[in-house]
This record gives sequence, C-alpha cells and structure tokens, in this order.
Amino acid sequence: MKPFADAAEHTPFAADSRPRVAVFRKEHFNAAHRLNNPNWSDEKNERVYGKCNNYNYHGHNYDLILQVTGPVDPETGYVIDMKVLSDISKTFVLDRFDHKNLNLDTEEFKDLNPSAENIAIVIYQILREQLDPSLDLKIRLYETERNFVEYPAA
Ligand SMILES: Nc1nc2c(c(=O)[nH]1)N=C([C@H](O)[C@H](O)COP(=O)(O)OP(=O)(O)OP(=O)(O)O)CN2
Repeated sequence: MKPFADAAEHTPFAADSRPRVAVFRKEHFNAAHRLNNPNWSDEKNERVYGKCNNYNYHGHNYDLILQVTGPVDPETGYVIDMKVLSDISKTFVLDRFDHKNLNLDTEEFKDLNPSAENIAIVIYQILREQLDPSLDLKIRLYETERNFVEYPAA
C-alpha cells in the first residue's frame, strides 16, 4: 500500500493530498467539584443539580481523550508525536486540574460551573493554543463511566 502515492505526484506543498488520520491520547485526572448557580435560590440549585449541588464537594475520576486529526507527515509518519501530545496535556491540563478542587483551586472555574461540558470546553481552549493550527482537536471527557461529553460536537 502506498499512502503517499498521490502526494508524490504533486509538489511538496500539495499538503491537501496527504492522508489525514485521527490520533488519540487517553489521559486521566481526579478532581473535586460542586455544581451551583449563584444566581439561583438554594431550592432551585438543589432541584436542577441534585446531589451534584451538595455543599460537600465531591470528586470524579475523569478520563480525558484527546483526538488530534491532521495530515500524516511523509517524513516522520506522524500527525503529531504522541509523546509531545502527552507532554502538552500534562503541562497544561493535568498539572492544572489533577487533584484540585475545580471551584476553589482553579481560576478557570471560579465563576464558571465545572460541568462536564464546561470542563471540556476549557480543556479544548487550553490545548488549542498549544497545537499547530493545521491540526483539528476534539475533546472527549468522561465524568463517570456512563456520563461523557464531546467538544466540539460532531
Ligand atoms: N449535562 C450534564 N449533566 C450532568 C452533569 C454534567 O456535568 N453535565 N454532571 C452530573 C454529575 O456531576 C455526575 O456526572 C453524575 O453522577 P452520577 O449520577 O453518580 O452518575 P453515574 O454515571 O455514576 O451513575 P448513574 O446512576 O449511571 O447515572 C449530573 N448531570
């Protein structure tokens, strides 16, 4: 099989003819949070968020799946070096959020509800700045085994 057969027929700048592949990196972090809207009454917060509004912050074992999609570099065979992706996620996401109380210990969630949706958006924004603009990024965040979100949505 010759994945670069088409590319070879074009100039080295014919990037569009390079095959695009999605690369995945799974990360994990633990964090505590509480869902609460300060503009609502205690009753409404309790009704909307249930046990997630409990004054005792509770923790989740978050699984984070980073999906980076882009053209395969014919020289390296890589879309992105997964070691580099791992280092970026450790430095900019895990070191920031792992073993933290998201509401109390992080700037990002001081005034933003740390729902799975908002955490995924924040992580996306943080990582987006660190990646080559030619690469697409998608975040999948598991808050529990059965509850997970994706950003951007398909
Ligand atoms: N749209 C959202 N809904 C909910 C969120 C959220 O972030 N976005 N978060 C929660 C809770 O924090 C948590 O995810 C729910 O925990 P739990 O009910 O224990 O979920 P489990 O999967 O462990 O248990 P099930 O009994 O299978 O639901 C709630 N909603």
